[in-house]
Amino acid sequence: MYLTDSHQGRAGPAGPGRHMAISQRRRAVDPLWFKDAVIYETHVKSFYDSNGDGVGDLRGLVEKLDYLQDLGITCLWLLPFFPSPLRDDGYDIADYKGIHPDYGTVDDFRQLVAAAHARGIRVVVELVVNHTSDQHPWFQRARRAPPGSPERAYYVWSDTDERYRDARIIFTDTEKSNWTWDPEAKQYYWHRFFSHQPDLNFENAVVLGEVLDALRFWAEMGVDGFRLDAVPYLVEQEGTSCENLPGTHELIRRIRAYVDQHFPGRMLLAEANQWPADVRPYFGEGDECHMAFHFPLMPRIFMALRLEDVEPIVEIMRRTPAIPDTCQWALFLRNHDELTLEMVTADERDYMYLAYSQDPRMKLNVGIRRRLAPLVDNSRRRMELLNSLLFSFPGTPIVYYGDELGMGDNIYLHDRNGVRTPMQWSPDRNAGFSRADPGRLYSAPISDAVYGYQAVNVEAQLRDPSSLLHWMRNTIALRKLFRAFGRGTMEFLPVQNRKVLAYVRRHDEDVILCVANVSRFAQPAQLDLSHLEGYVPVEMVGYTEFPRIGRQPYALTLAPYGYFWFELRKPA
Ligand SMILES: OC[C@H]1O[C@H](O[C@H]2O[C@H](CO)[C@@H](O)[C@H](O)[C@H]2O)[C@H](O)[C@@H](O)[C@@H]1O
Ligand SMILES: [Ca+2]
Repeated sequence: MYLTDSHQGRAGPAGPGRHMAISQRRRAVDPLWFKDAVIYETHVKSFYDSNGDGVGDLRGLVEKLDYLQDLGITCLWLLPFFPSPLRDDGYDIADYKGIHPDYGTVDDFRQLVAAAHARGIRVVVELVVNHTSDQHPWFQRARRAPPGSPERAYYVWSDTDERYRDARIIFTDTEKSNWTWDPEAKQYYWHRFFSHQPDLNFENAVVLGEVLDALRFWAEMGVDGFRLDAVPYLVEQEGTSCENLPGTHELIRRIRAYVDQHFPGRMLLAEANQWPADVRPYFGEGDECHMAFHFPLMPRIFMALRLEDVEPIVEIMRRTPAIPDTCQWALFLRNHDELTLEMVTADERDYMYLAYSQDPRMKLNVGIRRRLAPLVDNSRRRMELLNSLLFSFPGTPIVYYGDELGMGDNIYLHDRNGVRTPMQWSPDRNAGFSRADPGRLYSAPISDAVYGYQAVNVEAQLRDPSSLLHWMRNTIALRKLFRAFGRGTMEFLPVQNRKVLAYVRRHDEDVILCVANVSRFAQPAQLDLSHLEGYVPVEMVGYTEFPRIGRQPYALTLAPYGYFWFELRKPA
């Protein structure tokens, strides 16, 4: 698929150059930039190794920014790159204001931000403040300080492990309790994740001050946004689940007020793995987070695909409350964690395990640790279909690195490492990721017969005009031509055939009709489009005019796993 002159025409008389000038101007002034963004998630260590030590680094990322610009993404979300013992891949932070030496220096980071901005790419980083590493000097100080002292009060301590018993355990495969005994402190400390990740104590106002200080450090360096990791768990209260508490929302409002006052235009993204009704408060009245992940939608997309029934998708979208105009959902198919099944019912979870984790090694905690391509049996049509939903549903799409190529995973690696292997750049040694001796790599690249780097890599896909990479590039370009995708309303159309999903996206004058077939067989659909009578659907990929919409049901035939995006051209 190539964008035609007609597509370029949408960018205005001067073509794409003018479009870029407009988007760069918007970057400077539009505080809602995140609504039109296409986000790319990657780990610094996994992307490109510039100095041949086997670990990806910031300079390597700078070298590969042209690739990302060419892909069309407009925002980079980086997993934690701070000093850390790396027992949770960097989500165990030992210093909030530094760079892990394996990845480079603060100066390298500054250069990355500048180089990304020069290409119209924004940078979002992690704010992991529910917990620190137990190696953080704050914790080392706290465990030695006497109970009741200011140093001790950075964390949550108890003489018993009986408190907050209604809080669930999140890392069920590793942890038996949210309390761990510290022989040095002679008390238990509270942790919602691994026992080496003690939770910070937000009852202590000094802790919020430290968080704002860290935020300021990175914001002053020019970062455009922060992903608030594990945000529902900031505050504890006896007799509750210790999730989504009013005190947590109060803290987020204070963080937001600080951002609005000192760094307007920077974005806060809530990682709240919760039901839609419980995520809604994270937007507040437009005074908490700008964005929040839509966790429950993601497993339902996979469920609908396997059931060949769109109902799970429609049902969760109906249960999704409206959000303030200044806010936005963050949508994803896969990320660096397991495909979490926390936000499905027990029956749905059983079904998902049955459908998507034939090998018990694929399960982790409450989820399935697999990448997109293997989840859909490497089916190109299914990958395109799921991405078409990702790019056309209301929200901002996030692409997980390597999924634009259909990279595979390695279920024999520990924890979630199987979905965090090196980016596959070429069929050369180490997948073109690093010049190090293979044994020195932080992780071996995928090298199996189907997904191995010899077959799946950037170089090969750039040379092949029908590759998934080219398809992704064109689909991203298409999405960026229509603001309705990022900003529009969504209306589901009733379709008798439950294998077909039809919805209309509208924004100002833009009206888009999307139709998708989640079945492996061709499907007919009769759409009641009478309220759009007179419009002419123009299929976006080929810019092909379809018959004008009349009063009669509009008949379409969809190929197996096929989808259409139509621009509805106004009646003359
Ligand atoms: O910092 C601890 C973890 O925080 C995030 O975790 C989330 O991931 C879990 C699944 O791995 C999920 O079940 C939970 O609801 C989330 O908060 C982060 O994305 C993890 O990588 C990290 O280990
Ligand atoms: Ca390196």
